Amino acid sequence: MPTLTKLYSMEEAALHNTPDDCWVVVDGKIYDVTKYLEDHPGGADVLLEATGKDATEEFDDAGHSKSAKELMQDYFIGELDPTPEIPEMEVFRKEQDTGFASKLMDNVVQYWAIPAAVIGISAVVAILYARRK
Ligand code: HEM
Repeated sequence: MPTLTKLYSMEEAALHNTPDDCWVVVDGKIYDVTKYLEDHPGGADVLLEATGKDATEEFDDAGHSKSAKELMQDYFIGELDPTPEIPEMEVFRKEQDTGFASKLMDNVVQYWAIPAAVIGISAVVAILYARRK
């Protein structure tokens, strides 16, 4: 039967960084070592300091035995989410020019451009017509 592995982001794993709630990340896997803190031969402090980051290097440097690696499986709770975080989209709003001059220009263009053009064209036609007579 397929097993479902829970995925967590590093940000989420990093929130568990206290003696009452301690997660460590080793080799892309997440371990809840809260109940193991006091029993850890390397000390609770070492585990607490290893929270919020990829502790693989420190773990390997400590030269953990085969039995230590087997024991780890008891504390496995999930894996690091490999999908990169999608940056939140920012909504850009074009700054509106609220200056008086530009407002005036907008109004002129909106309300006067067409009547002015009609009057201008009519005037030209009227002059041409009057000349022909
Ligand atoms: C679920 C996770 C872990 C388990 C089950 C575990 C288990 C153990 C065990 C059984 C030992 C005794 C030596 C051995 O048998 O290898 C040990 C020692 C040690 N561990 Fe861990 N460990 C874990 C995570 C870590 C992490 C994340 C670090 C470092 C960031 C670490 C650092 C150490 C150190 C420094 C020692 C002492 C080595 C020494 O004094 O020789 N351990 N650990």
